[in-house]
Amino acid sequence: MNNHDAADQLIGLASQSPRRSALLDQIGIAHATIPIAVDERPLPGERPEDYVIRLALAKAEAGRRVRPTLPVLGADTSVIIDGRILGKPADREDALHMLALLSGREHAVLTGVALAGPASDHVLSVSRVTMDHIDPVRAEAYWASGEPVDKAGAYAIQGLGAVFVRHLAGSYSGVMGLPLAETAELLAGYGIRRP
Ligand SMILES: Cc1cn([C@H]2C[C@H](O)[C@@H](COP(=O)(O)OP(=O)(O)OP(=O)(O)O)O2)c(=O)[nH]c1=O
Repeated sequence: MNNHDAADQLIGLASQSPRRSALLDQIGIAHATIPIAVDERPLPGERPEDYVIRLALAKAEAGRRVRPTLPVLGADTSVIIDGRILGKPADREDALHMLALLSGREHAVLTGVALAGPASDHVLSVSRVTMDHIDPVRAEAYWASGEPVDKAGAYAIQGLGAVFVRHLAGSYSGVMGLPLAETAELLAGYGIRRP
């Protein structure tokens, strides 16, 4: 496969998440965002690592159908605790319940990343985050900030939610939605290198 300078090879990013686009910008990958929507319900008994990869592939392939000439990236981030998959909260109640579950404990954040092109490939990033105790009054105030609404597990490590994070082992960018070392590796496999 030829090597391309990332600056002159455009890729598609099948995502509505402004964070994923900003993270790709951070490593100098020129991209066109492709808004797609996929069914994010887990299959019965589906393992979390299979779930995030399946969704990442579904997003990348949906994007590739819209822009068939571009290699297209898709990703999915989920918070895992007690074997349960926490996606974005459905409402306030759900968010408060998620924050109570995460309070004072360690959880995993899984991000699957997929690249759909003439051939498809994928990677998995696994991080461990330990949260401080989050009392219900703080959780309520955090919900009122508006930040939890579109974040897996109802918090954002890159935002106000950082005050709850005592320890991270893994990929900060992965917790934010796009693990950059793994994504760069995936793109390099496709001949797209930067820097
Ligand atoms: C845990 C955590 C998640 N998140 C975000 C990353 C993802 O955008 C979101 C999880 O939802 P996803 O379904 O992975 O992504 P999305 O719906 O935002 O975007 P799209 O499917 O269109 O690509 O949670 C943070 O921004 N910070 C965090 O600390």
